[in-house]
This record gives sequence, C-alpha cells and structure tokens, in this order.
Amino acid sequence: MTNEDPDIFGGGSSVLLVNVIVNGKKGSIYIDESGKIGETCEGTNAGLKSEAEFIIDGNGAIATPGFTNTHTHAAMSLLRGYADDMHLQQWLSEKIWPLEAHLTGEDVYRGTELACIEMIRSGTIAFNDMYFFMDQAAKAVDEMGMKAVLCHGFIDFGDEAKRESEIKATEALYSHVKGMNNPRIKMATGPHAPYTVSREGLTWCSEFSKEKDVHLHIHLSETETEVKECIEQHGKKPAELLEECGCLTNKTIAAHCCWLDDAECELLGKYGVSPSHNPASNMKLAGGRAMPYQKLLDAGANPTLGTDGCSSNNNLDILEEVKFAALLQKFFWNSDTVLPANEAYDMITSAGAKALGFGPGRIEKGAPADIVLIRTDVACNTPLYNPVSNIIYSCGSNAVDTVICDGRVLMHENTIPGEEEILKKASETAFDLVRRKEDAG
Ligand SMILES: O=c1[nH]cnc2c1ncn2[C@@H]1O[C@H](CO)[C@@H](O)[C@H]1O
Ligand SMILES: [Zn+2]
Repeated sequence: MTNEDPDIFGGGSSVLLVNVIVNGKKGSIYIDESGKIGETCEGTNAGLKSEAEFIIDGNGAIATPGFTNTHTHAAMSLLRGYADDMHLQQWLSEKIWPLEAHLTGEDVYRGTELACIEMIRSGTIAFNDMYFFMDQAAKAVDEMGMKAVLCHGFIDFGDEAKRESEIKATEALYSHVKGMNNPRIKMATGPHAPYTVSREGLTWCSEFSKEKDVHLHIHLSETETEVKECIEQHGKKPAELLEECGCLTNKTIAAHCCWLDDAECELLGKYGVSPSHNPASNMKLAGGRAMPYQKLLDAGANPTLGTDGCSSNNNLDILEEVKFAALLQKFFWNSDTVLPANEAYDMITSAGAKALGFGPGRIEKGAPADIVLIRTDVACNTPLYNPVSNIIYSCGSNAVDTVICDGRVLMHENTIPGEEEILKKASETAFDLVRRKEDAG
C-alpha cells in the first residue's frame, strides 16, 4: 500500500481502493466524499482513479465489510486482568462492582478509547456498548471514528429511588446523543438484566425505547441460576418476563441467551430479537451452556456476536471471538455442521449491522463504506481457497491492515493515529482507579 499522506486519516475525502478482492473477485472500490460506496468493479477502473483524492493499493488484500460487536462494556478494558477465574456472581459482586463504584467519566473516556483501538485492530467498525458515564464513551467513539449504540447500564434492584436516578441517566444520555447529531452514534435503553432490574424498570425501558424509536440492550439468561431465580420470583422464564414487560422487539439485543429453552427461542424469533452470542465470556465464566444458535436462527431471530467486556474475555478481538463461536457451537451441540464459516461470517457482518441499524453490512453500491482490508501475503491466508473460511478459522487480527468506517480511514497499513498516547493514558488511568479504590478501603 502506497499512500503515505497522513491526511488519509482525516475523512471527508474520496478514496479508491485498488487491487483488492471484493465479493470474491479482483477489483476496486470507489468511496465518495459522503462516505458511501460509489462503485465496485473488476480491474482498477482508471476512470474513477482520476477522481479519487486518495488511492489505497490493497496489494491483493481481501476487502470485507467491517465487523460488528453486538455486546460489550468498552471501558471495562481498564479492568482487564483485574479479577479472573471466578464464579460470575462472586466476580460481579465482590470484585467488579466494588471497583466500578469508583469509576469517573474520565476513566470511561480513556477506557473507551483503548477499547476502540483494540476493536479497530481486529476489523471492528461498530459496537453495542453498555456502561456508565456514557457521554464520555460517546466522546471517545466520536473522536475514534467508529459507530456505536450506547446505553447506560440500568440497575434498580427493585428500589424506587434508584430507579428514578437510572431513568434520569437514561433520559440525559438520550438528550446528549441527540445533541451530538452524529449519525455514527446512537443511544439505547440498557436494562442490565432481569435479575438486576424490576418489572417496573424493564417496562419503563421498553416504553422509552418504543417512544423514542431506539434500541434496547439487555443481558438475558447467562446462567442457570438466574433462570431458576426468575422462575421462583416471577413465576416465569426470563424471556417470558421480558415479553410481558414489552422488552422483546426487533430493536432488542439480548446478550448471552445461553439458557433459553425451545419455547423462549421461539419467542425471540417471533419478535425478531437479535441475540448476541458471547462464547469467550461464557466459557471463561463457566456458564455451562452455549447459546442455542441453531434454534434461534430457525425460529427467526437474528443471531449476532459479541465479545462482552474485557474483564470476562479478556480482549475485544472479534476475529478470535468468531472462531470461538464456530468451535463452541460445534463442540457443545455435538454437531460438526452447526455454525459453518459462512454463517459465522454473517453474524459479524450483515446480521450485526442489521441488529444495530448501521446499513446492510455488505460491500455494495450506496452502502456506508465500512470496509476492512485483510492481507493475503501472510501465512494465515496461504493458500487462499476460500476467503470466508480463512477469515473465520485461520486469520488473526494481525492480518488486518486497513479499516475504513463511513469512508473515514481509521487504520492504514497497521497504523492508528494517536495509538501510543491512548495506550499510555489508559494504563495510567487504570492504575489510578485501582489506587482510589484501595485508598477508600
Ligand atoms: O457477563 C456479565 N454479566 C453480567 N453483568 C456484566 C457482565 N459483564 C459486565 N457486566 C456488568 O454490566 C454492567 C454494565 O453496565 C457493569 O456493572 C458490568 O460490570
Ligand atoms: Zn455483558
């Protein structure tokens, strides 16, 4: 790749990608100033070449639609390696929540910047994020040039005063994101889970989402214990409770979904929910069951893929995650044909983009130019019988060379502007957070 001009990172320019493999053929892609794909064609298309402000020579790279991570807690990047090898409830209540009590907006800003670096490096262009101080997460996403759906993690534990403050935080995020007027950034409601949010809280979130036409992002049936407790407390299974509270729609993204039974899968299918499979987190926290991917797909749901946060993963590498997904599904359901490479690829491209409402997740005329170049002059892509197979089963994020989101180049020739400073600041911020917690006893 030839273009050395640092302005290539500025955005708002027309870009011609030449010498790439696009939709299975050698060709080129023209990106217009508005960040949309103008044309894709075979050959180098000299006509368009003269118009483009920047030309990126892909050197035979695979041009793939950028990837979408449909469940994470981006700023938990600061908690990477802070508490490992524990049981989920103990991990949350004894380690994670006490540390999160000391989080500041500045921490979330720095942690989200770090998360964006990691995601861009694995070819991710969009993510679905649940955390706190989300105005600061929005600032980081805006600056890093990615797309995101952001929600405040709404937890009321049945307490009315707490519920009121969570409602205020959700409304404030709505106004803030609306005021940013950035089409790459959306907000959602974020009822954390059926075991941390009351019926009233779940209902408020679903009504707010419908009224404002925004997504709803929730954890669902991650562990067997929470399913048992839900039945004891509410006399219903978790997905049934969500249906009753109006939380199941085609704008709902439900993370984990491990312990859903057949009838619950049918419910998610009926409403066109997007489940987010999080295999690394489920394996690490020993959830004991993999998401029933095939049942959800057959029922009409839109299965997608998420990494979960860096404290249960411990990275945000979607290429690592997608391989885990394809392998875990086969292993757990004892079927060597479940979740084949092309379906795993759909999960991180078209299905993910559909879940978050960020275009078709395909490289086609008129679509947002969300394009990733994956090198082919590397061992993991040699030989290149089947690009999709290699992307899912053999490529690591070290093969990701260039990342373009809405026509803006976020990484080129493996370089992301400002990366060194972002890593340094994130590391300082993380140690400072832990120090504040220890000082407070
Ligand atoms: O795997 C998980 N299950 C449940 N909660 C989680 C998981 N990972 C992170 N969080 C928690 O969700 C909240 C988001 O606002 C945070 O408290 C975060 O620690
Ligand atoms: Zn989560």
